[in-house]
Amino acid sequence: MHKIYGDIYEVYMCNERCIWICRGDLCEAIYNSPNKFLFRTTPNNGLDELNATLEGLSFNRNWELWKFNRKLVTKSLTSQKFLRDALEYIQVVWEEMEGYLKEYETLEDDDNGKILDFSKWISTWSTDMTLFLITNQNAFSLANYNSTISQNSLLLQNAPKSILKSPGAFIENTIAYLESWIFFAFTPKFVRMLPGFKERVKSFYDKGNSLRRDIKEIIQKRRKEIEIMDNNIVKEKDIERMKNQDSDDEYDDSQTGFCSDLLTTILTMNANRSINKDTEYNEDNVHSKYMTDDNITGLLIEVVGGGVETTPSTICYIIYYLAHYSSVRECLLKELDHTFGCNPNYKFEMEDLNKLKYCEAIINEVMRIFPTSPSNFRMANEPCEIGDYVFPKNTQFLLNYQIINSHPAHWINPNEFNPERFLNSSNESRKSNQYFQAFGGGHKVCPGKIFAMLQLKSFLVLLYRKWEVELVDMNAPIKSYDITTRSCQQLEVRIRRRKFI
Ligand code: HEM
Repeated sequence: MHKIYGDIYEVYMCNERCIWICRGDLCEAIYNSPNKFLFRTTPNNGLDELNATLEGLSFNRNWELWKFNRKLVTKSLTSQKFLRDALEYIQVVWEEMEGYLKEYETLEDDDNGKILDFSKWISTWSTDMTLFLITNQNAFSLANYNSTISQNSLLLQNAPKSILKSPGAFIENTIAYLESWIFFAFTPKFVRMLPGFKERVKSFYDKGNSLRRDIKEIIQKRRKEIEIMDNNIVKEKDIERMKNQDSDDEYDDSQTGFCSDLLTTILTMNANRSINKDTEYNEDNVHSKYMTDDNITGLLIEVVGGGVETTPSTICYIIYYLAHYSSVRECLLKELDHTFGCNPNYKFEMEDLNKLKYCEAIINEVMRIFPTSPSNFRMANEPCEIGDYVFPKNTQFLLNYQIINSHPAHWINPNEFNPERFLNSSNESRKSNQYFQAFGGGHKVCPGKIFAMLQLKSFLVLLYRKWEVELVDMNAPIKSYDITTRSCQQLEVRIRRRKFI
């Protein structure tokens, strides 16, 4: 359509006029006027039915609540403490994953070795890490996944006890929940009641409810843990006071063992504690009360969804491109060997990752040419001017990242896979990087962007410095499915240790 109609045109989506934007500068016009584009979509009864317009971030239409949730999530996911903890925990969970991979190294499906669906491994790795970092609870989805595919039945019996009833179902339900947004938003109510659609609606409801139950249990368990810690602190405090009857010193509870994950922050917010001393959550004029469990659930589903769905799919796409571009893979290995020397078990820090410019360029180039989030929505809550056109209030816009990221106005040889274009701004294969769209922009830009880049870079280091990954079918296209994001369905690989080790 872009070839026929140009950079801006209208499409009727379920009887609603939607303006498709296919050039970066037109997109920027939207990002740069946040007050005119507060929300993602026009009022929508499908999203209302899912409760998505009353909670969380993506489709929340309660502006004050959105601002409050957004501040919480952004501060939590971008704090130095969170990112440092994340870097450490990413490596801990990788060690567990590597332990399992070593078992498969010696097994064979055919003459060439064991075939693994890597998309499943990466999802479970990312789920364990994200859930722990955001809620301080263990999902053990990696261990559970390994026990289900392993031929060792003892593993299944002895799989560690997860906070989730079924970690596999949790991942499936999260992806279904994200998919339900688009289904409900664009399938009119009367169609949703027709045979064939009715069953799909029921399945979305069942999966969504199961996901909510899981998240609520996580919240309740963490609440109990905090209460127990609280009681212990009160006791310790009393003992301390009795010891220092004459002392006027304030009791400092910053050393109490509370974690600074998002869930703990929410549960202890507005309480008389100092665990969030370095943040500003406690004082908030709009919300002087605790958040309800339902509100916390809605918010956590979205944040956990980012870790369960988008990052793992992006890793799969990177692996796919690296398998097809051996010269790019060689350059990556050179950079890794140069940075980490010959110690493949070196525990890396943030400063090490910052040195990996080529690795970062590969990630950006894959997200440019095959974006995990191929499009995005915005609604004008005021009349606005985009390009040469004036649009009335309540116009729906679709920002087409897939086209923008390959637009000849922004990129030279846009269809060529070439990470070098991200290495320096004078490189002639890139005219301008300012229109590169991977994480959105403006006031709704992805709050998990820094965390996601940390995960992506770390994963590439952990995998490629020690392992060779080979696609089972080099001729097969990427198996993906566009829901709210572009979800990887399967990535069959063989994996073995790099030869020099
Ligand atoms: C490669 C990985 C990721 C990609 C490509 C990605 C992409 C995006 C995009 C395009 C948006 C829409 C931004 C806009 O409207 O301008 C978004 C929103 C969001 N992302 Fe991400 N994301 C990723 C990882 C994550 C992670 C790891 C988290 C959380 C741990 C996360 C949490 C969110 C949330 C909560 C929103 C909604 C923000 C709002 O509406 O205010 N994302 N993401």
